[in-house]
Amino acid sequence: MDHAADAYRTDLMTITRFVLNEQSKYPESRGDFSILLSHIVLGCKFVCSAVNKAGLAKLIGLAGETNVQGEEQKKLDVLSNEVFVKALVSSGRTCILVSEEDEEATFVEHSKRGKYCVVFDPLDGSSNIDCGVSIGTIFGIYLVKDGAEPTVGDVLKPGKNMVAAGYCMYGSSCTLVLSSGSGVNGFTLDPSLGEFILTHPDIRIPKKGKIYSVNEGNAKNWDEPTRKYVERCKFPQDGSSPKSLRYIGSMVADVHRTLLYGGIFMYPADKKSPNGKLRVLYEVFPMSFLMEQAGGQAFTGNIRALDLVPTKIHQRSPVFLGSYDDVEEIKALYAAQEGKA
Ligand SMILES: O=P(O)(O)OC[C@H]1O[C@](O)(COP(=O)(O)O)[C@@H](O)[C@@H]1O
Ligand SMILES: [Mg+2]
Ligand SMILES: [Mg+2]
Repeated sequence: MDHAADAYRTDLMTITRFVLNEQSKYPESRGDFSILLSHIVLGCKFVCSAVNKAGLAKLIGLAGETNVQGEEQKKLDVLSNEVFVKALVSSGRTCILVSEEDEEATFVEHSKRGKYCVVFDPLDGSSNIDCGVSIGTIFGIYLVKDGAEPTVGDVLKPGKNMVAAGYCMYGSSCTLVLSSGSGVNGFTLDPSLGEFILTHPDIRIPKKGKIYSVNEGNAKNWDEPTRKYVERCKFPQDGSSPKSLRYIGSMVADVHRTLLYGGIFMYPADKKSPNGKLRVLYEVFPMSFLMEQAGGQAFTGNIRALDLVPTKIHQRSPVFLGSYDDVEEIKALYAAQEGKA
């Protein structure tokens, strides 16, 4: 199909057109959210092109710095972070930025300030960069009350307070998945047009799935409910077929597959990492927001993930997210352990 010809097809739903349609439902809107999103989209396009030519452009390997998590930063971690910080500040719609790669929150200077806080993981799946396996960018958006002086307290809020969340996966195709609180939609980048086109309208995750996704290398340190659940996935007692194991090691890619195919993605706590590995603000919350909007759910091993109230910007939390019925099963095992059943 010749996409160039498609450019003249008036019904082509680009992400810009989609967002402006959404905006038109709110006559009082000044378009701030649409402008912010257009800058996030620009950042994703830029990072997508850098990822595609990483090997050619010597963007493979370490940057020589260590981030606040104690992780050695990859060149693409640093570049993606710079791209998104610049794009978000230049939107003129943000006041606080929290990035996985920056120790402190960034307060945007007054003259360029807006009313949104953006929490983001500029490049997720860093361990997969150098081998060309799917990686991504994750973001969440909070709104600061009009006229209020923004403080870090404006992002240390439950995930359910976010007004939007999304991720962009840099894989065999570049896919941006987004929710602003009324369902989840997926857009694929058409490289010939340079436009994200609506390809996955109103994504609904299957109620139950056939896939479980977890790093089994940590199994010996897991707690009882996690061990029992994974055992059940492999050796079901109810006559159903065993689930298949799929684990890419990039949260964006593992969650994208889970959203489309169903099943469960887990990064549980274990003896070595009592709070798991994934960060609440820019990994757990955005993905949990999308999961719930698509009809799934997200659980920490204790509470609904979006009810969590973080106290630190780089706080970690265990997470179990995916198909409603699959997460219900692990919730029951934790409740049983709590003696609540
Ligand atoms: O190698 P592990 O312990 O399974 O961890 C993989 C997880 O770590 C991450 O790579 C952490 O994210 P970053 O790459 O953004 O630091 C997730 O994408 C992924 O789900
Ligand atoms: Mg990450
Ligand atoms: Mg990262």
